[in-house]
Amino acid sequence: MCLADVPPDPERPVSDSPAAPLGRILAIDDDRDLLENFSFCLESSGFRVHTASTLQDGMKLAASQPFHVCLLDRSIGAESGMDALPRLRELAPQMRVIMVTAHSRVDDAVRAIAEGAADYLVKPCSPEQLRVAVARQMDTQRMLEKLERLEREGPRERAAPTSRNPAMARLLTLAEQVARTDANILLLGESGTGKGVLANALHEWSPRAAAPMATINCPSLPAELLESELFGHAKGSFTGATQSTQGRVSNADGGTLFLDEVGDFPLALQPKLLRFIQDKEYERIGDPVTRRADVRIVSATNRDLDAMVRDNSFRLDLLYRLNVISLVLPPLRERLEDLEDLAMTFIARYARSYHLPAARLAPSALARMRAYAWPGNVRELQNVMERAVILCPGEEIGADLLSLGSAPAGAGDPAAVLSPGAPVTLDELERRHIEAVLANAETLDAAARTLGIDSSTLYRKRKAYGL
Ligand SMILES: Nc1ncnc2c1ncn2[C@@H]1O[C@H](COP(=O)(O)OP(=O)(O)OP(=O)(O)O)[C@@H](O)[C@H]1O
Repeated sequence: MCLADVPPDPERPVSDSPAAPLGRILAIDDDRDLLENFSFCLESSGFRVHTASTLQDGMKLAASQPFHVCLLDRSIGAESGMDALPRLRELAPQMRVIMVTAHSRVDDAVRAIAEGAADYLVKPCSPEQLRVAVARQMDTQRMLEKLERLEREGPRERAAPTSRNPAMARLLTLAEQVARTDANILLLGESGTGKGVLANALHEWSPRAAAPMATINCPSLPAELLESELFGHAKGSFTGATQSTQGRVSNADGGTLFLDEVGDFPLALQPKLLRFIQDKEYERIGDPVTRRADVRIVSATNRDLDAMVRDNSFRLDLLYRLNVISLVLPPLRERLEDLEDLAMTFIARYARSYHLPAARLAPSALARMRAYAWPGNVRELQNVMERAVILCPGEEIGADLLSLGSAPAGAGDPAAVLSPGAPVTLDELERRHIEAVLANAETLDAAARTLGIDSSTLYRKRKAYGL
């Protein structure tokens, strides 16, 4: 049976209904019956299909919404789909175009591929041929997105977190349960407790796992760049905008957007984020076209958002939208049952990456670790283990190799470490100075001002030093 013979189903649910479709498809063809049949066939396989019966409408849709795959008729009325291909590719470079034609001419196929089509489908085609062609492009599309994401974000913790601590284990069970819904989730907890790791796990556990996850570290970007990073910009919309960009919300369509350190999200930009969360609509900078993207928002912060609402630096309506479910990660000192497993994970990881033997932890080292408060939480443990692996001369990591808390070996008085000429590296001096300023400052902004650096630089340095 070919697609033209498939009867449209009057009981079929209206398109646009599934929350997280397998992929978004745009079909452009002047044959309305064929469009109906394409939609029926693909929507019953879990795709969301938008159709256009003129080239102009198709272009408008491609410019305003992200699609994974486009089925483009070779001739649409008097217009040529083939001639429109380069413009369509320019409008939506990430979209994979399958050229559909009634003529099985090899030279047409060659031209379509040369113009940037990803594949070629000859009408009449069977539902199976259509599904296979679309599924193949979806696979390629996902793989490219994944590669791009890995390149952009670098390596990150991928294993799902587990815990021997009853409170943390309960939290992970709850997280797995809410991951299956589309509710926005706010992760709270001290710095380094694993909010980023849990955000990744929430995405992986969700029905959106096949789609991308995009991460924005809110304080790492100046306010002006944050808007462009989130929503994209048009070419020429500001100095230096030599290319148009589609922004992370579009990259994450169908998936998850992780707003890390959301407490640092600029107040001036909060209404735009709120509107996007409520209506799923946004505009790129310098481009009036209203676009849509379907993302689930996970955000994280170690700041007291209620206090920020009280002093008017965070919007209450935005907090309500982000905080449909909140999960509070306990500090490491309250889940010491996990200390040994985490330490062994890090030892194995760094032994692998430095090509060193994976040493055991001496009982004395473990006892010392259990007696320590871990103010930097899992991140601090990770840094301590990395150093211990590098310095370990034998098969066992002793307590002497643990650089816990204050001064490095040989330097007793913290003030001495900070004084010019002390026998420490510049990095160590900087780390300790930032640590001391942070301990005395009321806010991160105040600390940044004291240090004479901007908050995004302070954010990067805190991450790098595990503070
Ligand atoms: N369960 C875990 N297993 C392995 N590594 C972990 C785990 N939890 C946290 N880590 C590691 O600890 C470090 C800190 O974790 P993460 O960045 O997720 O914390 P965070 O709470 O988001 O910190 P911040 O608030 O500073 O952004 C990361 O390098 C992460 O890989």
